Amino acid sequence: MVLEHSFEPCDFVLFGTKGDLARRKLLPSLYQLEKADLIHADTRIIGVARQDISQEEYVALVKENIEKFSKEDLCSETWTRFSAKLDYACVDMKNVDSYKTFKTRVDAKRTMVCYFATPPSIFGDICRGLKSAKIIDKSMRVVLEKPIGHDLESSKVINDQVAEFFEERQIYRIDHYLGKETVLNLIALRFANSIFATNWDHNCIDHVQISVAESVGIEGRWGYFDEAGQMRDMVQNHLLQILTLIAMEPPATLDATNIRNEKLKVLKALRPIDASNVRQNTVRGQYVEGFIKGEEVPGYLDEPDANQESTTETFIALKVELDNWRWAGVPFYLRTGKRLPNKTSEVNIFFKRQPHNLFKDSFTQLPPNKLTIRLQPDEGVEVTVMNKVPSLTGTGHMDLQKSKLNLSFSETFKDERIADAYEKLLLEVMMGNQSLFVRRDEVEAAWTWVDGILAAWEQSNEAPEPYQAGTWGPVSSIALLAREDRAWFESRVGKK
Ligand SMILES: NC(=O)C1=CN([C@@H]2O[C@H](COP(=O)(O)OP(=O)(O)OC[C@H]3O[C@@H](n4cnc5c(N)ncnc54)[C@H](OP(=O)(O)O)[C@@H]3O)[C@@H](O)[C@H]2O)C=CC1
Ligand SMILES: O=C1O[C@H](COP(=O)(O)O)[C@@H](O)[C@H](O)[C@H]1O
Repeated sequence: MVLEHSFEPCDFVLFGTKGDLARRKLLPSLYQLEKADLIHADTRIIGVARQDISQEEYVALVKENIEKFSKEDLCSETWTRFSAKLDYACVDMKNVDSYKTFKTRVDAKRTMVCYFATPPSIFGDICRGLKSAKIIDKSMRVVLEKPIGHDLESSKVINDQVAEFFEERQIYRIDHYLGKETVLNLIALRFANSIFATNWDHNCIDHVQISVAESVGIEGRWGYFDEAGQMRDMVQNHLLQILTLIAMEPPATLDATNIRNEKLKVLKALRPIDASNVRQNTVRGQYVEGFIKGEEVPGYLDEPDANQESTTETFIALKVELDNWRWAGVPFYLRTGKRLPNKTSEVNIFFKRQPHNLFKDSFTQLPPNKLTIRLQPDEGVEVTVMNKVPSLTGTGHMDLQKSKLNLSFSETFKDERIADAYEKLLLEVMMGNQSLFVRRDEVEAAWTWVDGILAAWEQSNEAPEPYQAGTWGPVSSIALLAREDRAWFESRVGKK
């Protein structure tokens, strides 16, 4: 593996080390990086939480998490190296005095990377604490978790709080979808292949579908999720980031500024959805009890801690339009939900039909070519083409068949391990490369558009439509496309 950015030792400080995200994702990802020999021998990982536990207790806790959440068995050699890097500091993150003792745990001579795996409401407290203990310097980097705020206004408050202490070049806003191999491959697919580069606009593309389906419900996170809903939890960040990578113009180079500038232009071109067009362009759903892979699951309002009155959406379908030259008249249909039949994320790009059908004997209407980008699982790229069925007949009559050119990542890259998104992003932060992180103006442009929809929903005062768990959402989502003579492509229905 070639590492372009600096690979220097750092003090990696994990605020909220005992939380769900740190335990399930961040610590196992750091361990995997160690296994791949991608953490500098002198780097230290300092977990921070409120509980007063000993160093030994912390190391034992990390080991337990890695054993529980890593996909592979613990490797004793890796663990010996990794555990030697671990340290723990008990800090009451809201209390500035608490940071004085913390200062003695970090080494001022090394780059400090602070990961805020805490609720955003305490990002400002952490910054103030670090400042009061005189720990902040120009080389420091901070990583902020999503969601940044609840709307544009609150995102500005959070960003302002952090900006008081850190420059934008020091701030790494995580959207873990940007660390997914297949999401990154969108850049390679588009800009390294002339067949796509030259056919990627309103002249050739009829419409685009982005589906991010999950079979899980809200996994014991009712309190958080009910405040957020699927719009803030998934669309404002992950789906819009995927959309920007599909729709952006070629950046001049792959550096952070050029990529982010192009993504921002897409976000600014999103046609507003407001009270005047919200009914035509959006569908909201909430799951009721049903079956996922044959197993009965409760409805959203029957989940533990649920408030029976909740009108939070767990499903969204949207028709999105971009007001720019490339995409004029090309709808992007976005769909995401909890408790759908399976976990599948994919992008389907439907090309325009041929202008004239020479094969009426075989197909009254020639199906369009389709490019499917399977983001997860079974990562890969697939092109649907029309092919002649082999036979003795000449041009008098040709039987055609829809066929697939299929690139499966697991078959093509047999010897490569597909790293978890967080592994990639943590490595990028440690190397100081901001390309895969979201800039403040992107977050704000995304919120500006999302806020319009949220306000229109609030104004309409309509409850989300119920859908049975284990189905593809409310029927209105089918109608969203059907009224334009289109249909969702459900390629992987029933796949485990
Ligand atoms: N969990 C997930 O899958 C995802 C989470 N996120 C985001 O990551 C962040 C962390 O989420 P998650 O791990 O689920 O949250 P948890 O509630 O599980 O953990 C939060 C951590 O923050 C600390 N903390 C919370 N409140 C305070 C406080 N007032 N003072 C000091 N410490 C505090 C807790 O410390 P202590 O242990 O001492 O109580 C805990 O370690 C959130 O912003 C969330 O939105 C984003 C994507 C996915
Ligand atoms: O950020 C989030 O993402 C997960 C889905 O991530 P994935 O990598 O498993 O596709 C989602 O379940 C969660 O609600 C949301 O906060």
